[in-house]
Amino acid sequence: MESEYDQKDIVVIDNGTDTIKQLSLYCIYSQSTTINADHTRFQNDNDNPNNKPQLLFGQDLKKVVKEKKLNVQLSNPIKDGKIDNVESMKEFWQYILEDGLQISELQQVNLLIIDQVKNSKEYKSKLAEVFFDYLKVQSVLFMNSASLSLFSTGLVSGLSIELGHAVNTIVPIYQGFPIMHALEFSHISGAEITQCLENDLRCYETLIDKFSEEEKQWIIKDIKENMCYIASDYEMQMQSEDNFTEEERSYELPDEQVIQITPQIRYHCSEALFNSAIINKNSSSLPQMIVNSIQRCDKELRQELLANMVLGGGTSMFQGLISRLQDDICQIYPGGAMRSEFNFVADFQRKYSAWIGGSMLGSLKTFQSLAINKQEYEENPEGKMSLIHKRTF
Ligand SMILES: Nc1ncnc2c1ncn2[C@@H]1O[C@H](COP(=O)(O)OP(=O)(O)OP(=O)(O)O)[C@@H](O)[C@H]1O
Repeated sequence: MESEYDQKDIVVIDNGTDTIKQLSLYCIYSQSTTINADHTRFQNDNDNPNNKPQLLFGQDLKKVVKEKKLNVQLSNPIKDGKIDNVESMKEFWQYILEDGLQISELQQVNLLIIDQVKNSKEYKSKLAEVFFDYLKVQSVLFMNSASLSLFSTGLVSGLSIELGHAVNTIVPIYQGFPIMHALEFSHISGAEITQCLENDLRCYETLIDKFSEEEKQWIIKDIKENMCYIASDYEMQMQSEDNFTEEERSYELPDEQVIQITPQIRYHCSEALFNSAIINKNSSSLPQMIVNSIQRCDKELRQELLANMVLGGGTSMFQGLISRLQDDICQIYPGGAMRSEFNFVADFQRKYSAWIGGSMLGSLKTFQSLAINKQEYEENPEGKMSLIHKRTF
């Protein structure tokens, strides 16, 4: 039984707001790829007799955008980590499996779907319908991203701190299971930081605005990801002289014009994680959310959580994040806390932590016992919802 299962295709898909990560573990051609979620567009083709919108993804979409030959309209089916347009998403998954991963027999596919910890069972059962009834895959396992992020580092208990594009999620995990009453959640994440940087770069608008909206967004994200840091002392560093070298402070635009990234630009946008007033929002700071989450757990568990705080997601890649979190948590932790009591686990591949954890789980025999297979899903039409309730993690 176990060896038979090893022959089949297991595909791990992490549906992120910014990036969709997909990995085929046992396909003949083993592949892993990421696709920008916002690269999903409807095409109104005048040569199409019915003028029926057609969906384009990935390379096909890039080609159309590059050639600028068609009337294309941006559509992102994932909002705030949740699919809100199942119709376009189901064709997207089909594209991922058939075109991206080159799988011809979808009936052979076993899916591991990485999901936000707070998405409802009703939502998951809507997705299950698409996987079983439309794509007709063999089995599906829904697994929450927080537990998988932790699992990617070899831990099953600890505090999962996932900082993504649209959402930040902080949740304690005990023996693989999220402690839901201690969940902390915020939308001050990668997208808000990019937006803030875009405003900060207004001083260069004549140089940047000549690019298309697509290129502009790429440039701003590139500056954010490569030149913006988290300040250790924000007030002081915002006032400080620019001690960066000419090379460190210069950013070359695609047309070879150069703009200067001053300390005021470099440190400002990422400070939103620590002070939401920077972007005119009213939300708890990231260190406060971490402390709140730990404090909502049993006293006996708190020490273990503090010693195993696992960072994951793209926004956790900011330079300076860990030492700033350590400083701020020391200051606000009730009753005081020593820096040595905290330990952050920050793998260099943490941008893909949930996806890596999913791939690890998919490689284990355990996957088979946890996944819902098509036969049991179809056996009892009345009990589909309760099956999903029992078997999502
Ligand atoms: N080196 C970096 N420094 C700062 N931010 C980064 C870095 N690399 C990626 N990011 C940001 O991380 C975000 C994408 O992260 P991730 O892929 O974890 O999000 P997602 O899974 O698509 O979204 P979500 O989990 O919110 O639905 C983007 O905003 C991206 O700009």
